[in-house]
Amino acid sequence: MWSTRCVSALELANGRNLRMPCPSLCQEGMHDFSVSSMNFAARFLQHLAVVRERDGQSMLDQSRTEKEEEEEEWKLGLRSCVCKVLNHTSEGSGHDWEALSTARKCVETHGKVFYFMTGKTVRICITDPNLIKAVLDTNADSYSKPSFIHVLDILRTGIFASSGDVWLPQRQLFGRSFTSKEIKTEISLITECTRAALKRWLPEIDSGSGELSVYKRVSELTLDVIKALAFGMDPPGTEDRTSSEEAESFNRYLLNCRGLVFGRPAAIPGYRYLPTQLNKEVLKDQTWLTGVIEDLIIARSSEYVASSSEGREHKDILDVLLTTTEISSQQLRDNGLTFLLAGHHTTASLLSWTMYLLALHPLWQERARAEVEEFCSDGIVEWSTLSHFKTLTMILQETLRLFPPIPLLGRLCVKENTVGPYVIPQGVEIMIPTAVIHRDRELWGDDADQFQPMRFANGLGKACKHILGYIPFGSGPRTCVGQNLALAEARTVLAAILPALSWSLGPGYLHSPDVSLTLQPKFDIPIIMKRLS
Ligand code: HEM
Repeated sequence: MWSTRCVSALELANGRNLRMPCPSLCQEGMHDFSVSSMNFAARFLQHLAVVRERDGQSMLDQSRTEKEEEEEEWKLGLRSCVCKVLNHTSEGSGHDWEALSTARKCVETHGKVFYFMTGKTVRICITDPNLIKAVLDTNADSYSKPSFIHVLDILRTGIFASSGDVWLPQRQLFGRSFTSKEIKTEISLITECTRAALKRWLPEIDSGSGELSVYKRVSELTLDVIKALAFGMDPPGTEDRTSSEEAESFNRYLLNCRGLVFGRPAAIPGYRYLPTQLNKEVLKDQTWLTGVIEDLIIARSSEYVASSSEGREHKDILDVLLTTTEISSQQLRDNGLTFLLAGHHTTASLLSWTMYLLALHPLWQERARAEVEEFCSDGIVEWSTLSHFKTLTMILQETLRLFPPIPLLGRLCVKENTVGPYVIPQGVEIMIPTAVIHRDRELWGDDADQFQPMRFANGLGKACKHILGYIPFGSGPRTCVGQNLALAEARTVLAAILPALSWSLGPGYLHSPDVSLTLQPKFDIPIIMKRLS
């Protein structure tokens, strides 16, 4: 069993040595772990092995002592920062959830910088905004994406999961997509997809209790939107098939991959290559989703043969992918899946949690509806209308704070560098728990856990004490390329829904935010909808 106790006093002394209390069973106090010659993690593990052998404990077969039991508890606690979910009702929870509470407890107990281990990987958790700036921004060249992202095989060489020289040309290629000019032309497509979705939802709303599983329905909608915007597909009509199969497959795939990274299989070397049920399911979804993107690519390629792409008025992501010579065919496919996934899963999370919060806060729901009706009385949302939606924008910003769709950012240190007082050795992973930082009372005040959209009334700068205390879209060179689209889409979708429906939380709701790549409601969000028009 590997030791995984958190240690608060992470001291990196004299530039080259990592000095800290030994988290193993040895009671010898502080140790120096030289990082000059060897990978830090390997060195660290070597030390653990020596200590255990000396104490007569084989690394493979140990009878667990009370202390080890305690350490195992910690391990579970730390895993839960990432993936464990205990269900409890929303009553009295103040929007908090178990995994978040555990992560916050770690920070309270061990400080804003502490380390832990998952299997052989040493991970340093950082919640100090000044240090976050160094990792994500100032020293960005010294970091790549973390090892766990590579379990998402379908994204492997694409812009989200790649690093360094593979990533840079892709960033230059896609950095020009989703500018205001481009999004302007896309608002009507988003409205069209939302209206079709509303029509599909109505029979469900009209029957029985009027309950709708919001996360499921919104995920289908955001997939329809990204397929229309980035891949040129027609918005689905009322009777058409929806994107539910793709949405379910993506969801299952991400949850299964999470199991491979943070679940028990993570501790078994070579687990990925065993013919287990989990691996088979991952492979099945991977193959099926790859088929989806390949069909889209083939359909567009045949359009190119029929007519030149030059004549196309608006170049979408698929055009960019197919007309560039700078990327390989695997990158073409991986980026197709990256945009399909990143373009819908995150926005579905944002919209679902926004609808949840508006269900809990009917006065804010009313204010948002009144604003939409004031600036959009004819029901037509345009790019110019969006800037009038001040209340809606504050509500979305507050939702992104309380329920950041990507609640954990990770980096792998590829070059030793200095972050504040610490020297970070190569090979160590950095974890930045956005959800914890967004609720830090030192940064946000005593009401950090409360839904208070007014905190954003005077802009982001005034809402938080540190600009890096609010990072729903990340920061630095790897910041989200789709953030303008995401915010425009969320406002447009809500502007179409608010005048048509009012809603409250269904009685069966279980508060269960669950982290895969994104933060999603494990048991969906049952919402009771009432028609307004
Ligand atoms: C509410 C919605 C969204 C949120 C909260 C969000 C959040 C993020 C975050 C935090 C990152 C940085 C990850 C890191 O630093 O490790 C990121 C990157 C990225 N996002 Fe988003 N995102 C959203 C919507 C979108 C949309 C709509 C698209 C595309 C249509 C998109 C495409 C991407 C891509 C391609 C990257 C990788 C950029 C790079 O590494 O250079 N995202 N997103």
